[in-house]
Amino acid sequence: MEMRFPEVKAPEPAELETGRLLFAGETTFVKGVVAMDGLPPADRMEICFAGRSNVGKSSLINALTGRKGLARASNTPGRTQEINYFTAGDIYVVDLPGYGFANAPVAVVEKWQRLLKNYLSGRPTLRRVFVLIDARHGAKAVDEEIMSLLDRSAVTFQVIMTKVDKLRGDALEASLAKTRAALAKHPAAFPELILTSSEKGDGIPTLRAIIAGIS
Ligand SMILES: Nc1nc2c(ncn2[C@@H]2O[C@H](COP(=O)(O)OP(=O)(O)OP(=O)(O)O)[C@@H](O)[C@H]2O)c(=O)[nH]1
Ligand SMILES: [Mg+2]
Repeated sequence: MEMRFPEVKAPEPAELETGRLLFAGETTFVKGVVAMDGLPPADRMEICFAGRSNVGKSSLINALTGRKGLARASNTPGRTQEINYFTAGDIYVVDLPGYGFANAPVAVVEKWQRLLKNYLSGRPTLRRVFVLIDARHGAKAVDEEIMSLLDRSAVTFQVIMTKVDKLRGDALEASLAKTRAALAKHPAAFPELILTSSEKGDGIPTLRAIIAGIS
């Protein structure tokens, strides 16, 4: 993937190694948070994964850490209903509930969507939000809404295309072009897309290196 779509500069061997080391150590689950006052102390850098329900946030954390069952992934949209904190080395890696749709009562969904927005706009140690977009579907209105929230909050974000294994050649290029065009409107966005497949492992070493390079 990195070879065919060189918009993210291929990490140097030393950067790949730093990324590998960050996730090679013990990654542990810290806690699931259901309200802003339950967040752990903001005492270290953190990054998070946001995106529509079912886009592959939890699967990506499992791929990064090489531990299949660490973050609960599932075919049922709305699987992750709390802000889940993990440690990797000296940083927090945060798995978020999805937005968009879910198999849960409206009141419950509204509660966690509010929490999600408060978290995304008000966490001082949040250094970068990775917004995941399904390569097959491109950016939807709800993604635009979240990206605009991040613009307003001046929180830097970078888009990760997920499930690239499900698309090929032309279809993938078309989806990428559409997503790049959508990103151009967002001042808080990194212009470069990161292409990943948690299933096949594409882009995972690159993403580890990118995360390790944030400081
Ligand atoms: N083919 C393919 N399937 C994937 C990939 N990543 C995730 N999936 C599948 O997509 C489904 C949803 O994955 P999750 O990781 O649970 O998605 P999520 O974004 O955490 O979902 P919520 O917690 O409900 O918001 C699961 O069935 C995964 O197996 C990928 O790279 N390729
Ligand atoms: Mg999840």
